[in-house]
Amino acid sequence: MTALLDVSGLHVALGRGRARTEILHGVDLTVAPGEIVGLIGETGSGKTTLARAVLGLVQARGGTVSVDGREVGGLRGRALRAFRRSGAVQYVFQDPLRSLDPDRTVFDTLVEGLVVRGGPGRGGPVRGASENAARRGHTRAELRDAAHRVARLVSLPIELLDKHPGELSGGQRQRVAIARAVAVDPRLLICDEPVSALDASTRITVLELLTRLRETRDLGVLLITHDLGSLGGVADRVVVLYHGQVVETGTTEEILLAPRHPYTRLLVTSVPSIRDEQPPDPELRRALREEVRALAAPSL
Ligand SMILES: Nc1ncnc2c1ncn2[C@@H]1O[C@H](COP(=O)(O)OP(=O)(O)OP(=O)(O)O)[C@@H](O)[C@H]1O
Repeated sequence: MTALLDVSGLHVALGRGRARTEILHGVDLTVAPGEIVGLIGETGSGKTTLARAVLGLVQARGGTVSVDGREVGGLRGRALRAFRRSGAVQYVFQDPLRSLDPDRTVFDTLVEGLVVRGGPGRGGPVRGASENAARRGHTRAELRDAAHRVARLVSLPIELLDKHPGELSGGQRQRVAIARAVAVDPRLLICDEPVSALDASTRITVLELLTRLRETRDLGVLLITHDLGSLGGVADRVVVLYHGQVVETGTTEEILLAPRHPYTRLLVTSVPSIRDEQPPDPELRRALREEVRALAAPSL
């Protein structure tokens, strides 16, 4: 299957002058349409930097990033803005409270992508964000229909459309963030720790929502997490990033049941659902930690 996201030999360096450091050392990664790929790695391993490179927010020093067959790594200026405005790649943050505008209603948040992109509407009496939308060719009725459609898609009660983010629960806010992202009909969704701030049952419903969206919309999803356990039953494949390098990749089953790299093996010993009733063997964990510690950071 043709990759929707194709990252090949990606090198990214950040910082200025002598403090400039290479963060990603030749990363390869693909996501196919309708596929959920888990990207796992410890803090500082470069997961967010990779996501930012896909969005064109940081420049690559080498390698390529293409979305839907189009090279985006080299886009600049107007071409980059047009790519961002197209909404082909959407980003869902860990903390929806920080990514949602506290002064905007859920309704205005859900239609903001349509407002930015404009449309073929017929004009009509509108207010708030939708006034801008009318100027860009959407009627209020069109926006209301769009907001209702996308709210239904993420099982968000319609009564919540008039509320502000501060009046919602964490799970409801994350649904709003996902709904806002899918409202512009993206091809690829990058979710950066989307459930780490949520309780266990809300986590499951948000992860089920992602699974449903990829099935109904053929959406590709890159799911960034520290928590290997949350990928079981959700991700088709897992890519393990360690010190800016992909050290292991495989189906989720392969990674959970037969991890090869010491860092992946250490992660697997921390997943409660796949170990038996016994607590993890402390000797095994200590040995794996030593092995991981002994791995020098990759040479630059
Ligand atoms: N603007 C920047 N300038 C210099 N170094 C940076 C910059 N942004 C990030 N880094 C460094 O790049 C490395 C990777 O950061 P990144 O945020 O990609 O990691 P991460 O895997 O997403 O971590 P976490 O799981 O904690 O979010 C870190 O060592 C970080 O300090």
